[in-house]
Amino acid sequence: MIEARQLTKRYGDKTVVDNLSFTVKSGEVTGFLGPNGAGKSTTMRMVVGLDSPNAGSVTVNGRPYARHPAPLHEIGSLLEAKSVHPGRTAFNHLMALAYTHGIARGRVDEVIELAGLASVAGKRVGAFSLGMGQRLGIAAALLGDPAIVMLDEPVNGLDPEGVLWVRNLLRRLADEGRAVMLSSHLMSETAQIADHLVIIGRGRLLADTTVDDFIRDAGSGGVKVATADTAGLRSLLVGPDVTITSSSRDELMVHGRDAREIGAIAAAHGLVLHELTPQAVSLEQAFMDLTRDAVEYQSAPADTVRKAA
Ligand SMILES: Nc1ncnc2c1ncn2[C@@H]1O[C@H](COP(=O)(O)OP(=O)(O)OP(=O)(O)O)[C@@H](O)[C@H]1O
Repeated sequence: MIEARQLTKRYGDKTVVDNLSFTVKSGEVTGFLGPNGAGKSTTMRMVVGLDSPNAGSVTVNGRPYARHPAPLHEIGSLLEAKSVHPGRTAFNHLMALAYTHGIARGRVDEVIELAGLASVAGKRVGAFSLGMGQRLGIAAALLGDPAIVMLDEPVNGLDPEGVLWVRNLLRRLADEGRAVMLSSHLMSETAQIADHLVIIGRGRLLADTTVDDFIRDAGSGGVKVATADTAGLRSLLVGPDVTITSSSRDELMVHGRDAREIGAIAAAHGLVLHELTPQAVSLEQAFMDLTRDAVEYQSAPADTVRKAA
């Protein structure tokens, strides 16, 4: 378990992690989300003692990281996949780490196999692609068979097969009872892996919730209805909590009534519908809405007109 309490980190006069509290529980995958520059990496660095907080505290299995005599058995982390000696082979890199904790060679072979690196274990790490580097970082994180696994942007640079591999691996680690934390700035990707979400912006906690609750709270994306008589249908559907917008002559986007209700009203009045489609919720949109005011590096909108969905 990781427990952060009122964690605060300042660089100069800038507060990059601001009074942040959260818990990463055993048996769950916790997605740590935030836009670029939100403070995710800084927080993770404080978890493993690479940065020290100006205020607050963070513990790993009940103690600060530095107080664990053999920390690789407590928490395995992937923070910067490229921070590996480029002249070393993958095998030697893992062996060097293993020596520090008296971990047997057999375990090194195991994590090489687990990470799908068997065919390149004798190659120098400097020649590795970003994806292979990520796999090596994950292998290193698992070396000590830790109860907690913490990965900073683990799917970065991985191809779709690699993304699926990470997703399945993290699920399995959580199902084995480990606490898994992964950071990302992609909501939809994280929603496919995580159970629990900790969302930050400008170093502050914006949401601490479950994926299921986040999806439910994101609300319905509305219902798209096509009919030749949009004016007639519109007048039948209006109501106090109903919003109706129109993107074309024969289409309506309805919020506040579900597809079943709309179909029943249309049928009762003999109106022919050509389409009646509930719109999928855009998790990415809900995430951007939540973090909009906390985005560090705001880009000019590509499309200034936001769609009603
Ligand atoms: N050593 C440092 N000195 C000064 N400022 C820093 C330092 N490390 C990070 N920062 C600043 O702290 C803020 C948070 O950075 P951090 O890397 O933790 O964010 P992040 O959420 O991991 O972002 P990303 O998704 O882009 O990796 C940024 O504004 C960054 O410029």
